[in-house]
Amino acid sequence: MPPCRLLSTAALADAETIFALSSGHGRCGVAVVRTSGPASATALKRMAGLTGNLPPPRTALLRSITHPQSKEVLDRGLVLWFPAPHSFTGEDCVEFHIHGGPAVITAVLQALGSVAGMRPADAGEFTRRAFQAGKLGLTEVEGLGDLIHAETEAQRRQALRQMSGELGRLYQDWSHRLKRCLAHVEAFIDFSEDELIEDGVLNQVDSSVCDLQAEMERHLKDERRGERLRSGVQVVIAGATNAGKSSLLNTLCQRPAAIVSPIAGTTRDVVETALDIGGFPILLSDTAGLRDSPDLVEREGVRRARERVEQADLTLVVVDCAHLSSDAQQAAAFIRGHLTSVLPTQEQPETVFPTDRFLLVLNKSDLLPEEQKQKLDRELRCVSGLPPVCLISCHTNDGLQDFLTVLHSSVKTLCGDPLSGAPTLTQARHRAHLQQCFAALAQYQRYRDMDMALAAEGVRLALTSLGRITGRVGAEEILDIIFKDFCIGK
Ligand SMILES: Nc1nc2c(ncn2[C@@H]2O[C@H](COP(=O)(O)OP(=O)(O)OP(=O)(O)O)[C@@H](O)[C@H]2O)c(=O)[nH]1
Ligand SMILES: [K+]
Ligand SMILES: [Mg+2]
Repeated sequence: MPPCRLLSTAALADAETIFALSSGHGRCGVAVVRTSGPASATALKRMAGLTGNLPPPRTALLRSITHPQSKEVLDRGLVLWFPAPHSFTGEDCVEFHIHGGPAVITAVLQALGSVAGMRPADAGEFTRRAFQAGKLGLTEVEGLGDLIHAETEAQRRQALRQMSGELGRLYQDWSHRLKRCLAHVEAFIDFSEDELIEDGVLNQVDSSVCDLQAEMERHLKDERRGERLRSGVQVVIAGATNAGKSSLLNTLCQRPAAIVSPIAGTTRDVVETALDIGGFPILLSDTAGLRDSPDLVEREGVRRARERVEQADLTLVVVDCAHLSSDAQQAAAFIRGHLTSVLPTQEQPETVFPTDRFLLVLNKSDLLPEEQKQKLDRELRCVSGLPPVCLISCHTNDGLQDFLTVLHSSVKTLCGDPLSGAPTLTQARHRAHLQQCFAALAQYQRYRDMDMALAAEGVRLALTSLGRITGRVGAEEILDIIFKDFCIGK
């Protein structure tokens, strides 16, 4: 299938020239205003007072920047010239690096608007032009968007990897292999009756399809690691009332986000806060203490708490350790009872406890005598079938560092290492198209011995689904949604 999105060079030359502030809004030292399109050269010459040749490409030049009509000097700054096709958008581009005050920025933008053929850019329009010129694939565009929005180290690494095209190349490779399969299947349909085609051709297609399916299955079975890293790991704090759940949330986010009080049933609404745990993004939620209550409002709080636990990637079960027996076996039995009360209702108590999705936080260790604390810590670690156990005190911060280390390692496992191994799926959109692709390959296998035309259609569908991920095939709405996520000037 031809890359239908690529505009011809002629179409690009007719395009309007766009301009926008590309750096952040608000007062700053330097602001960057960017243009893209055929009128860029005129704007540069007239506003930077260049009468002869254009400056050498990609070289900063210090100039007075003037209004093209009134000739008033607006600022003094750097100008850079990026002639087509060696620019971000593939078109002629200019950058003005000016002082970041709002009045300077407004004056330069107004001056650009007075140049014939120039208009303000829409959100994401620079990136869209780069995509249409074939400079970036859709997965790279999404990587760029994620990079701009990345809040933690690990998110930045994953986005950079996707932007540099690794995920796109993986899908391109699959696409090439599918195209070859389709060519063989079509040749078989057209020529097999004339016996012009060698026997083994369909067997080759069979084995290619099997290989592809296996690779896609592995790629899909990533436990949503990439998507989780992109959007944040859902971590929920749950447990009985007064265990110190809200105290734990406040300790972790280092501000009094949730109300703490000695009254059982203080928290009702879910209190959320975003945190960066060693480079990984988490969304931490404090919930109502789990107990039966006649109070209507508290009951709703408990229902919401259980709902959150069901949706959580990781649950921190908080237990007040003053309630634990000094006998490790009895303490373990008490904790098990607690864990089952937190577990989502549909999971049976007899089933093996999913320890990888839970961490046990024994809070208020300051209330235990040192000796008893150490004994409990030592002995509980030896009890099998419990999630990782951390003894902490939200009052003295005792054990907090160790707990953070355990939390970090759990979150890291949930997100995977963004730099090692095969590139991961980062968006539900990719997953949906890949699942369609996978199902279409099954159609090939189903009809392969019955109806070659239907089998070929399966391969064709698989190719289309892959093309939707990379943007080679696509509905305009998908593109609109993706580019709207960008701000103006990107
Ligand atoms: N001694 C001691 N008291 C603590 C500790 N952490 C919390 N508390 C106290 O325990 C009480 C309950 O704390 P909260 O954080 O409100 O407990 P919670 O689990 O959120 O309670 P609910 O929202 O009512 O379910 C408060 O009086 C806290 O000051 C701790 O580490 N040591
Ligand atoms: K409380
Ligand atoms: Mg609370």
